[in-house]
Amino acid sequence: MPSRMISHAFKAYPLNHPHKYLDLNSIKELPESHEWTSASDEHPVVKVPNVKSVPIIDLNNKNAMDLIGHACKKWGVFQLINHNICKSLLEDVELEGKRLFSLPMQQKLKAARSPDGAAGYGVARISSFFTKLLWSEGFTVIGSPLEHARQLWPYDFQNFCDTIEAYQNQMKKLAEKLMWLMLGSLGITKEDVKWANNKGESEEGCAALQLNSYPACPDPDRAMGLAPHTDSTALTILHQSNISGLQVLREGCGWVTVPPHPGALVIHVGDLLHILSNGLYINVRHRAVVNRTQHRFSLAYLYGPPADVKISPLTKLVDHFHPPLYRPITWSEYLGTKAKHFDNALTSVRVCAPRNGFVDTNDNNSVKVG
Ligand SMILES: O=C(O)CCC(=O)C(=O)O
Ligand SMILES: [Fe+2]
Repeated sequence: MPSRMISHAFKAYPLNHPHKYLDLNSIKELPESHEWTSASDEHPVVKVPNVKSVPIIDLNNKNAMDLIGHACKKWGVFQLINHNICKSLLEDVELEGKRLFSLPMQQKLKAARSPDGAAGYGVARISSFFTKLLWSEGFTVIGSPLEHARQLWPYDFQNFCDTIEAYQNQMKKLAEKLMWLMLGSLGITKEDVKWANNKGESEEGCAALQLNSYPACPDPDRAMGLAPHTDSTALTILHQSNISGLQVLREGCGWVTVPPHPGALVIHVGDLLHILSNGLYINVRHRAVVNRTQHRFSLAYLYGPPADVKISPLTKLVDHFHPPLYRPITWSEYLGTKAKHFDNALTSVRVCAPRNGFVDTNDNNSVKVG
């Protein structure tokens, strides 16, 4: 099964910090280890209506494809309504996630992610790039959740597994639909994408499910739930339930909060769609902030192409005036690159400086590499 291959992507980049498993739910004062200074981020938080809000797109709208394409170019993110994911499934998966994070720490650690693994309970992988710790905990599912669920609930794992699997199935269909709408808006059809036409299992996209928990925080203004990053996916489908915390970076403005909209899912353009679109789509930079009174939960479906096929800027989007900005790379290789270079991962696969309006908005070191 192809998704196993993304679980191997971190083998060469083990992450070892068992001392970081603090039980955030029981801490009454922000420890120095979790104190982030505001100076560590140069962008202000801007308020809607001072800046336009993230677009909300109705999947039933007959112009949905164009609206999606426009949002991907301008924002790299949009909220999706009428997506057809049933409300009770969204509620159930949230309940199961909360049930997991409310287990005692000793129990959660039974399903701890191994240092060189990708699945299981642990701190966000990106935390290794920061000196301060994040106010969050996570649980990653790749393929079947059964093995870890058995460790968490030896006699009561079935409900969790059934709910997660039902959610994965629904998300996969939605992610595929969205990817073709996003690419369709650039004039790309399945015929233009070699791996989408391969028969056999490698035509299947890969995915992981990331459950995030952000306990209420005694000093939220000085803490960080999830540090700024772009997703190493083609696209991400985020279910952020009804508690605010997600912020996206709008170039030239600052951090814009994505307010929870009833029933909406948040769609991020990830690094791989940025590569496929030859820089036309913004891989949105985002972060999660925390709050004083409420425990926030979010669930990210991380979707990408088959892990072992090389992806590169699509031929139809490349010509003499728009040379390919990135060299071919597989998702698996890209995850390794991200684990090593984090924010400079895209620069490290860039072969050509952007020109004629093709911009990598996340790149602070626009060095010509090729
Ligand atoms: O919790 C959120 O709102 C953001 C989560 C996220 O960015 C991620 O899991 O990659
Ligand atoms: Fe993310």
